[in-house]
Amino acid sequence: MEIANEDRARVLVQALPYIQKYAGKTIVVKYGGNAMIDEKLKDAVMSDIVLMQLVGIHVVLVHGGGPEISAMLKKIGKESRFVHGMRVTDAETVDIVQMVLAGKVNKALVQLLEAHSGHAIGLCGLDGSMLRAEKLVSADDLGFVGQITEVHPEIIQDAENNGYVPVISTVAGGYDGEVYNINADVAAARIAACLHAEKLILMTDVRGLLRDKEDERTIIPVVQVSAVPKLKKEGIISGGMLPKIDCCVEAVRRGVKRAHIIDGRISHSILVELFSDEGIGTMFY
Ligand SMILES: Nc1ncnc2c1ncn2[C@@H]1O[C@H](COP(=O)(O)OP(=O)(O)O)[C@@H](O)[C@H]1O
Ligand SMILES: CC(=O)N[C@@H](CCC(=O)OP(=O)(O)O)C(=O)O
Repeated sequence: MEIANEDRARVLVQALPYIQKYAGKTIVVKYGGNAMIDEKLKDAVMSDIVLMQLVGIHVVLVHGGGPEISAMLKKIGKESRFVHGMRVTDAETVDIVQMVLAGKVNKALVQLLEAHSGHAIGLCGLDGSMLRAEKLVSADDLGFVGQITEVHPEIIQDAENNGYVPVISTVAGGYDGEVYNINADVAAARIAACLHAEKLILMTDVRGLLRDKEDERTIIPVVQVSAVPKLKKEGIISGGMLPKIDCCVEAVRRGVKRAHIIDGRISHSILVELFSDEGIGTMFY
């Protein structure tokens, strides 16, 4: 399809006030879901991140990798089990989690960002003691699943001050010398709060928060965090969406200006959210 010159110009003109608004601000992106598996979508996300960096945004990329961990566990004959969206993590599993997230997925993302002419550095929660955790206590014993107790952002800021996009995988160090597995949405929310981020963007595989989860047309575009308990009571938020919403609420309550759940299946969804009047997905304030 041929794009008229005036349409090209309109998109750029529309982006200008947003570029001015976000330059110098911190935006934390949690990258996961389909956007991490599909090669075309992956390329689109990487170029979005590079563009954000180029226009002066302090972008921090926190990544997931649940499907890759499950695939590796399957290779060694281990089935994955989740309780309320958290992987039950025994000693062997936490080794695999660290290998897959901090070794394979993290380095592949850094390589891709560099290939897109960005500057990226791979970090995990152990580097510079960025994430400290203790065992998450819950009704079911989840093993080495951690609850973040401290975030030390200095290593993230050092990376940024030296011109690198920090790419972060979510394993954390315990006070007992163990490594803990942290859900990536949860870690992204805590990192965003600690950095006083302008925005937290969680990418997922649905359009956003839906009034009817079977019907993508029923998207709720804006949610005030104080309205979330009512939405939960009404049963509108359930399943995998529950921890995601809790992360958005926690981030906003801890001072992040806006949290967004956006559709990672849509190419360049980050750019549409940031730089257009339309926005995309569900915004929490
Ligand atoms: N109100 C809702 N709106 C959207 N999705 C919902 C809602 N309630 C439950 N869900 C479920 O939450 C899922 C998203 O969570 P999850 O699969 O854990 O995401 P991710 O793998 O990206 O972390 C959706 O696929 C959907 O099945
Ligand atoms: C405790 C816990 O469940 N940790 C996650 C960490 C990775 C993650 O969160 O990846 P996604 O964002 O792709 O789901 C896991 O082991 O799968």
